[in-house]
Amino acid sequence: MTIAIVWLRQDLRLADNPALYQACRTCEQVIPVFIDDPLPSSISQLGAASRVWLHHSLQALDTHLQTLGNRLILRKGAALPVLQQLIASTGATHVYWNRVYDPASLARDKHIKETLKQTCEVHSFNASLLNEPWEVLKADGTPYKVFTPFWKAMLKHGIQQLPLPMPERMVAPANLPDSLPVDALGLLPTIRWDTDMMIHWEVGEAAAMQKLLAFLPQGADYKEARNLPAQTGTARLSPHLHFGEISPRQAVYHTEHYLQTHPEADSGLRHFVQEIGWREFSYHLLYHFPHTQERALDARFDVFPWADDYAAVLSRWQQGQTGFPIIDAGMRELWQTGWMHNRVRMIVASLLTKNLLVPWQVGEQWFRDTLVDADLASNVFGWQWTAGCGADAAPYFRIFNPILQSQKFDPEGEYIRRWVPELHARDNKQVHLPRELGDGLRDYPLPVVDLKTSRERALTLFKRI
Ligand SMILES: Cc1cc2nc3c(=O)[nH]c(=O)nc-3n(C[C@H](O)[C@H](O)[C@H](O)COP(=O)(O)OP(=O)(O)OC[C@H]3O[C@@H](n4cnc5c(N)ncnc54)[C@H](O)[C@@H]3O)c2cc1C
Repeated sequence: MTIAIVWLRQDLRLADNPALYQACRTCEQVIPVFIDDPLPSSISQLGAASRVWLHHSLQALDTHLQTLGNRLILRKGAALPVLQQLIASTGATHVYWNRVYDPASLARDKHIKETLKQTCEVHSFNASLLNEPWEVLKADGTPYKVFTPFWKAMLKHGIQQLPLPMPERMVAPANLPDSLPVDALGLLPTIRWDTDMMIHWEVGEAAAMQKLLAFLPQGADYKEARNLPAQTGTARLSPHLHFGEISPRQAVYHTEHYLQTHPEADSGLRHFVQEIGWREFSYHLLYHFPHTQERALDARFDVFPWADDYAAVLSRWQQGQTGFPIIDAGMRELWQTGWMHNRVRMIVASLLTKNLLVPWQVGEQWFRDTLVDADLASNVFGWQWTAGCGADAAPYFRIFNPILQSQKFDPEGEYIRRWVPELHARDNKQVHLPRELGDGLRDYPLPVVDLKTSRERALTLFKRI
């Protein structure tokens, strides 16, 4: 009798899941397992919003598995002893998993593979990237640090593959091992702020695919619409991609399929695929430069004189009380929905790191705790890019002006009014502007910083490094 354990992590789906697919093809019985492993400094250290997402995603996966006569086994603890215990109690002959790429998990998984190989067959696969981070390198064998040549090389290497179907059979052993109830993982907060946040989301594999298919018909406008935070101009797939409810391979495949009958959407949807390329790039960078998880890629920033007395301004930024309408709209959107529009992510990150000189790691940590799509590779990359200390980074003199950005990308103030109701009555010109002393608008704060002087101070400091 061959029995496979499929160890699921960031691949919470049944379709296009190579580990699950191969397990079902090779073995007579299959046991899908998720382990809540508190591995330090790894992607397992989820922030509060992501933990909520994970709770619902595990539930959705279990329901899906039950319709196929199987179920998800949940365990808590260090992965190796949990897997060893499961192998011993079930007589499993094979263990399958899809790779995750943060440095701590990679090291753990290497050790687990070497250990388990002594007693059973172990196989790992790529399920969350278009190409492995080590597959696309420069001609001299070194990793890319600039996106455009990286993406050209990716396209040359090939990004289109046929996604795998859902396994046809997934026979569970007669005596499935015990599972913890999902509540026992303690992923939901004790004070239930999550219910309001989750009104904005449908979680799980079916919802992810529906969202992709609903987005494609509006893809022709993506290039312009993706910059307008008041519109639903992007796919909002990031949490689904992060937890592997859908794979980038599926996203690219369905996009290409759609383009065959809708060539007019070519330019918009190629741009969308390229954005998925930025996700690949961030994984490429984290894999080849693992220290960037904590330190800037540009070593000169190790000695940058960041502010150290920033608690008060940080708190105003976190609460969406900076007095800059577009920033406050973004920070409140984040708090209420667990997501923020990409354009606004760049604007709020620029204010924090450049005008307020708060270290990028502090902003990255806040995003990690509050985003449902918090992703170590993409988050670190986004913060270092905006702070000017990462790969292909925004040059030091690019300091986003939140008023000009707001006027350009939210011209009617629709996004601002949605999230900052106290500015509702302002006209389309005034809605972008900070409150001025004596203007009578008591329930909206004065600006947290003077844009002109803080910009000059940042430019002076950045020029010196
Ligand atoms: C400071 C900062 C922090 C960020 N933190 C994260 C994070 O923790 N997790 C995360 O998934 N993205 C992060 N991003 C990237 C980007 O903002 C989100 O991926 C995007 O807003 C998700 O919305 P969407 O799915 O509608 O994107 P779409 O525009 O529909 O793009 C499709 C997919 O492409 C990928 N993508 C798009 N833009 C980027 C990008 N700039 N970098 C990497 N991947 C991208 C995402 O997986 C996204 O779901 C960050 C950006 C910045 C500036």
